[in-house]
Amino acid sequence: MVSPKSLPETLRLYPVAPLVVPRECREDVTIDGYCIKKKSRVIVNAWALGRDSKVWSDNAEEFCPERFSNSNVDIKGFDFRLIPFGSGRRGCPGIHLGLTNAKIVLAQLVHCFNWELPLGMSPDELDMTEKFGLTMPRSKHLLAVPTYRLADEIGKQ
Ligand code: HEM
Repeated sequence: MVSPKSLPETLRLYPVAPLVVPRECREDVTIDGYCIKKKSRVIVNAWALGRDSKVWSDNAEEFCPERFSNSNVDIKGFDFRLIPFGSGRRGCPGIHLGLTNAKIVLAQLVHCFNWELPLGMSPDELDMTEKFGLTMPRSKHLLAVPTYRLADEIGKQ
């Protein structure tokens, strides 16, 4: 079942860019006891933030869209617990185009086709391991079998 909360939950567990663009520190600063020198490069790990059990509780590794019900955490860079589009002046300028595209493509795929996993495989058996890099694709391709469902609808008319 696709719920409106599936999108933030997907981007929490599988941010497209696991590490946001490095930032350079403009002055010496101490944060949480860590001294960061002027000119140091800081890399923020959005993937690790999304799986921190101190933030997301003990079920941080589970896909659970309901965690965003009654929550004001958003994905637009205003809440540092979830930053799949980065944050601040160098945050992603393509956020709205990216989100709109993702929704349109998913909606078309679900609207036009019925989807099944091959050989009676159950969704629990899917290997969701990621491959790390600049972006974070699945390490194994998703194999799913589409059948065109609109043909049935047209036939009924
Ligand atoms: C779901 C889709 C997308 C995701 C998850 C995404 C994610 C990101 C992230 C994490 C950053 C780094 C932000 C930071 O360091 O604070 C970024 C930067 C950027 N993104 Fe996206 N992006 C997406 C779509 C797009 C699209 C559609 C465009 C353009 C049409 C775009 C253009 C850019 C540009 C130009 C930057 C660099 C901004 C800068 O350094 O000032 N992105 N994006």
